[in-house]
Amino acid sequence: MTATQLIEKATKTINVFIADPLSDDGIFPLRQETELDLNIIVDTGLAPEQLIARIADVDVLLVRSQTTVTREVIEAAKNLKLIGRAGVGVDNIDLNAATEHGIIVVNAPDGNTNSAAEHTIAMMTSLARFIPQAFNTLKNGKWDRKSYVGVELKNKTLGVIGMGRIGAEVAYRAKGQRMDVIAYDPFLTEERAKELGITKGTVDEVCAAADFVTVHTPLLPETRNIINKERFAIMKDGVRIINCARGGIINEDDLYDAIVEGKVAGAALDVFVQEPATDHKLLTLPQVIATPHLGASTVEAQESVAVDVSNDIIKFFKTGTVTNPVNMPSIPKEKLAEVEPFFALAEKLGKFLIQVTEESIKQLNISYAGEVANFDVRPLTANAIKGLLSTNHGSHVNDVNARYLAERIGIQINEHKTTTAKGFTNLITVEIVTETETHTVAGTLLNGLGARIVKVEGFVVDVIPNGNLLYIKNQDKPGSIGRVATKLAEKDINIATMQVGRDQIGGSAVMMLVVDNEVTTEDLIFVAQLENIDEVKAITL
Ligand SMILES: NC(=O)C1=CN([C@@H]2O[C@H](COP(=O)(O)OP(=O)(O)OC[C@H]3O[C@@H](n4cnc5c(N)ncnc54)[C@H](O)[C@@H]3O)[C@@H](O)[C@H]2O)C=CC1
Ligand SMILES: O=C(O)CCC(=O)C(=O)O
Repeated sequence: MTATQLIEKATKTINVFIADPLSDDGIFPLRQETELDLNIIVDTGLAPEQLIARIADVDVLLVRSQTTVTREVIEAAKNLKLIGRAGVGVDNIDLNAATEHGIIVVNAPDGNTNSAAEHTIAMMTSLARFIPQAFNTLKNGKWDRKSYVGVELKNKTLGVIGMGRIGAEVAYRAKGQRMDVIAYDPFLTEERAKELGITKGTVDEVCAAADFVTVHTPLLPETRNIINKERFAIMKDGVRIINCARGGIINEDDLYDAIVEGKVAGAALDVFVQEPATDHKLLTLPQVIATPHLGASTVEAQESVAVDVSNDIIKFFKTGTVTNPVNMPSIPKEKLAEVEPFFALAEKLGKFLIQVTEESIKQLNISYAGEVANFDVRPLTANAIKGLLSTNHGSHVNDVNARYLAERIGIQINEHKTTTAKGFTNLITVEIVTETETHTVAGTLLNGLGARIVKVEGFVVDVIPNGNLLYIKNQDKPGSIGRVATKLAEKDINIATMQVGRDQIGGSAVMMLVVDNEVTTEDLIFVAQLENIDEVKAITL
């Protein structure tokens, strides 16, 4: 986002639409914000078509898990810049559609971890001791002690699929119940497992070893139905299942069958494929206990997640960055600060290159040399792409969708890092490859002097990347420079600075002129017709 775009965002009224019930205390940061002109609209429980009808001038949409933010909603939201999810799972948001439209999605990944872990443990304990069933019987006036003989947790094995924030908290608490824990997570290392005092296994090993299986992954194509009839088959007879993550991670039909067949002793479910799930066949089974997606429903969690997204909304409109992005690289503030000074340079290099070719680009190669190579350069690549796509996409291309848009139009992006910068402290070289051409431009940040273009097509130059440039390829013959200068003077075009470079005496050469006026196509044709001139391009940076 450019400074102008930020100022524009900050000075106009920002419509924040809250579509699901959020903690009042949690959205306090939004209500007390004075620098931004925030117009907070709360309208919950809308049907999809009602939301679509309300969303045209909304800048920020805030949801929990009830509202489904579909592609249709996103496409109707012509002003939408940010979707805030007061919670963890973003499976109710069409992330692809948001990314395509350059809409940033933020969530609140930490705020409800504790509540979800506590709920999981409560569900596991209730399942082991038939607490809901016994309570129901008692409420109905029956003192039944025989039907509800449970099992202890102590010395049982808890199998955890997904050892992220919640999975790890559940494992920690299960250890407190003196359970053994075996877990699978693609990112679980032996060291981390050791640190948590648990065993690391494959999904099958976890399923085979566990007396209780709990899932704590997001709902992704890879995790959908990860617990299915094949996995039930390798579990112990009498295993108990807990799902406080997302409906669909456990195949509901297979779970139903496994309970009816007696393989699974019981299940505790907080989540369902289709919610609300008031009329679900699993709820007809006495071995199933359930809550209506209450994992995060505590005063503390609701306040915490709403505060986190509220703060990210404010941060976004003040600084253009966020703390918890879902659809763009998440880079800590101090890491972002390292590369921020290079943003404009990277964007200008991309902008330069798009103006030297008329062909469609197949490949974008970006090389980072010197100190910059030590940094997280993903935002720089995004800025170079923003520059490259700026002529076609204008302000619609941003950090969120830059890479996506480039890849969608078939541009392959390659990043390369090297510590040697050939005489410069930092050097960013951007190359574009088309069917028949390759063009390169390189730039650096000079200490105290700002950005410079230092190489064009391999020729050494020293140009401030600002304003109107004329990029001329010519043959290194006497009189070429003079003729160009005279021709521009005839057209009343004033030359501010001029740089020349050549590969060898009498060989190929380039001229880079910074001119005070915009250069028209007619002016270009004029210059191109001069003797020994091979190519002329006007570039605006
Ligand atoms: N019931 C409720 O109210 C709540 C439900 N949730 C659900 O719990 C999920 C987990 O939340 P967090 O622990 O905070 O997220 P997290 O992102 O910290 O952890 C998720 C873990 O799942 C792992 N994972 C991803 N693919 C996997 C696979 N194929 N197999 C095994 N592990 C895999 C990841 O590596 C990561 O460690 C959320 O995505 C959300 O859907 C979260 C909060 C409340
Ligand atoms: O209470 C909610 O908003 C649901 C929480 C949840 O499922 C999540 O954070 O992923």
